[in-house]
Amino acid sequence: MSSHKEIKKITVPLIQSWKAKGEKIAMLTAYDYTFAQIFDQANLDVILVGDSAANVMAGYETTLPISLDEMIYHAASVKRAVKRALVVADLPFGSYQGSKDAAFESAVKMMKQSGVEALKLEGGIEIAEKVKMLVAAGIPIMGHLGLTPQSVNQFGGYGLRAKETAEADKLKSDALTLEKAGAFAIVLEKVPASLAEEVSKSLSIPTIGIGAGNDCDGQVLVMQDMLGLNTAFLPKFVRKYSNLSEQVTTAVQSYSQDVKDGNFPNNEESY
Ligand SMILES: Nc1nc(=O)c2c([nH]1)NC[C@@H]1CN(c3ccc(C(=O)N[C@@H](CCC(=O)O)C(=O)O)cc3)CN21
Ligand SMILES: CC(C)C(=O)C(=O)O
Ligand SMILES: [Mg+2]
Repeated sequence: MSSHKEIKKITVPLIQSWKAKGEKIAMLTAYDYTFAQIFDQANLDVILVGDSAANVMAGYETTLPISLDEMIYHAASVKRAVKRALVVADLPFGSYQGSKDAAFESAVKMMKQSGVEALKLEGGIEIAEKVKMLVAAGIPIMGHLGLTPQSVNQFGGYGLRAKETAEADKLKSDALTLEKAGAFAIVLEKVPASLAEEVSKSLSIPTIGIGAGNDCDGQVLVMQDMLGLNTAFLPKFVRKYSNLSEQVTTAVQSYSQDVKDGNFPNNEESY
């Protein structure tokens, strides 16, 4: 018996078992070793290496430009830090929408080179056969419906999705199709709370909401948004749990001032 504290690894079947018990799934994004280690030690359930890295790490306007290799770099960095949380990575735009073979190659490359435990793909019926194939290959797949940012050019913006009956009906059928294809969970992004509640009740797999109300089986936010690191992005679904941009500003200003005043380093900080 080890004298070290046992770590209960969060697995795909474990988080799936929580739905029946009403235990919610807490998910945040992370993109690097340092933050992933802190989140893991804070007992967060699931870390998503999101393609929002394109926005918050690389400064692109949309998620479209980030490459599979760039996503693998972020995912591998996160995975090296994590002992407990389930680590899921987004497959980026263009790496799976083409042929089944392309989707397989991208998914296997991400799994082999990053070590993450599951992948997230955007879309419904359009990708159902690929989801089936990847699940058959042993790769747990998380779905993503509603506001799917890789389709922003088709949507014409980041507005609320599925407010009309036709799109709501398609989303409900997409959710059931993904469940049938073997997806282990589905992210619902920026859709009416009543629709997310109905979908959540219709599925046996958990839903994870972002801007999708309080009746999903879990919630996800982008870390920069909830930590108050991102001053530009404040849609109403974000709750700010910290003000890190202000704290970082104060720290950097104090450091600069100390250097300019000759107050850093002092004798104890010197050899
Ligand atoms: N920092 C960050 N947070 C996110 O939640 C996020 C990303 N980046 N990048 C990838 C996607 C894009 N997402 C988005 C983007 C915009 C809105 C949004 O509500 N934008 C406007 C309203 C746009 C409109 O109504 O047309 C807003 O109110 O800020 C929501 C989710 C969610 N994801
Ligand atoms: C917002 C979440 C769900 C995401 O897909 C991302 O961060 O890329
Ligand atoms: Mg994403």
